[in-house]
Amino acid sequence: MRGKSSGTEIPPLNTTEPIRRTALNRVFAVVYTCAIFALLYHRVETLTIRSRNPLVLVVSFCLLLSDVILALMWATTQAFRMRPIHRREFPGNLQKVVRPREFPALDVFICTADPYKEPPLSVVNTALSVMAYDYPTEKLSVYVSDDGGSALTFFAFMEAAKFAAHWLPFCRKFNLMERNPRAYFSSSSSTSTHACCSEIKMMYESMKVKVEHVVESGKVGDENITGDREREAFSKWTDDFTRHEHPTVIQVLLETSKDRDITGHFMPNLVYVSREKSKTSPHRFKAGALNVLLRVSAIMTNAPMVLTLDCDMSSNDPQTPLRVLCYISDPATRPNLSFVQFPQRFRGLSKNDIYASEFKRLFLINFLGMDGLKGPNHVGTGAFFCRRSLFGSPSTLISPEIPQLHPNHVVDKDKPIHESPAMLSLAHHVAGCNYENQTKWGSKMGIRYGSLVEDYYTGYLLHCEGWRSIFCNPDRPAFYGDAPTTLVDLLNQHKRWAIGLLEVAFSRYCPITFGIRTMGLMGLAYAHYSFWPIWSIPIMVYAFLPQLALASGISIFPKVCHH
Ligand SMILES: O=c1ccn([C@@H]2O[C@H](COP(=O)(O)OP(=O)(O)O[C@H]3O[C@H](CO)[C@@H](O)[C@H](O)[C@H]3O)[C@@H](O)[C@H]2O)c(=O)[nH]1
Ligand SMILES: [Mn+2]
Repeated sequence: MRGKSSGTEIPPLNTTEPIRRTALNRVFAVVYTCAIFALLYHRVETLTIRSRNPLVLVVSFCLLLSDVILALMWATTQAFRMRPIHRREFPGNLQKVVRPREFPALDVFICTADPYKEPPLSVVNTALSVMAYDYPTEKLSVYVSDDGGSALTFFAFMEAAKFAAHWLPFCRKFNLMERNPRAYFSSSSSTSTHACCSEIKMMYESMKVKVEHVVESGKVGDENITGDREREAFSKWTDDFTRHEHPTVIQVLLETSKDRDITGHFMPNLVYVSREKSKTSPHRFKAGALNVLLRVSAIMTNAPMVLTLDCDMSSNDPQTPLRVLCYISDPATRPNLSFVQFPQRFRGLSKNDIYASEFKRLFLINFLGMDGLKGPNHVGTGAFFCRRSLFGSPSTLISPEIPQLHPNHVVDKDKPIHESPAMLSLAHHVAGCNYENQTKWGSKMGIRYGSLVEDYYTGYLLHCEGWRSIFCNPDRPAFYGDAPTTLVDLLNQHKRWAIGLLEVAFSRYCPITFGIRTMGLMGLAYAHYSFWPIWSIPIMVYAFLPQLALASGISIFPKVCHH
């Protein structure tokens, strides 16, 4: 095949291939630039020379402004067109290069924030889909952050931990591709072959009924609690426990060193975390939640690889971590690698989706272009991070306040979490709402604060620091998520994004100035996003102005006789 292999080893783990016809694109860009200048010249001319009528002046000014914005946005898109590349990875070759024993450990972070907007059963399905990854189980830990601080979500996970003991061996035995139980049972493959399928389906249904019943009734009744351990866990939810004001809750639901599935095989770690909340301290939304998980996981497992997932985004391919290893274990792609980003794909979008919720340009097309520069931006979910990259630039490591949080700190595996009260109490301490005061968390370390789109902002600052990222887009989508389904949800989401992006555009790290100065074309690509909300200006102008101008007899296009 064309393209160069990026490893010295034989066989290759991944290849990179520039997309053809990029040269044509560049020629086109030059021609188009000339056309844009001609248009702007015409607008300025109309504004300064031709008109004395104030109405014409206003119209011409609006058009000039719109065209300048459109020209700016077009110029920024050129960053995506200059060096697009395609990558492929070969997980089949991995075992010839690295032994499974040497695979790095993986911590998965799943964020949820509200049991009514994000049904606990869906969150549980997401968690089960990654717990069933084709990856050495003893190296896998799943951390769930519950910003809703909800006993309902916790109950769902308690049930999920029991169900997992059956589900994981079932996936392994039949080598399922679809390891999200809900997706599996609603697909046709579940109805056919496997004899024990109906048994496991019944277990799933019974878990589903229990969880949904508890969510509907709004509380976990006594009848749902079995045993003292569970009672003790729920005792944290006292009467003055609210989602905005409560102590930290950390519960280790499954532990590799002691829990086994029904076939006697290891289980991955499963840890429920609801960080401390107080009305008087800022909670920083998802960025705050992720930083807490970074610290809690550092104390318990400190895996060098971290996957961040939104609760609605579940795994669709159990081999995904192996694809990531194809980049992380390759000496050619490993240096300065901060994260491997998978595109966001959505389940169940109709072909006629009028809201364009697929975001093809955002998640697929532009990513190819950025991958040829310093790599795709981070989109909050479906990204495998190297933990080290969240602690300072490639050349200067920033040491956290306590040694246990250091990315190189080795956790004592001989001492299981349940036998180590010191470890648990330290984990509670670092999940406290005042823990970050006077530290570098959110400014130089971890996920960065300062924008509502923490994912975009963090990825941007990492690239500025000198890290790079990689776009991985296998044929079988690695993750599937849910897109907003109502217009109100969609508008709210876009409003949030617009505010967050403008926060970056008008910060001192503005991509047009700081970004382009530090990383050239890549800064231009980031500018395209941070200024994305100003598209609304030309769209409004062109939606209304031509009609108004026509109605008042003003001509907005040049007459042929003028030239
Ligand atoms: O205080 C909060 C608020 C949100 N979340 C979680 O953050 C995720 C994303 O929130 P959502 O409301 O679904 O936002 P979207 O706009 O759909 O998400 C996109 O945009 C976000 C902001 O840029 C990114 O964080 C997401 O990864 C990206 O999918 C969800 O899992 C939430 O549970 C929290 O953990 N704590
Ligand atoms: Mn979402």
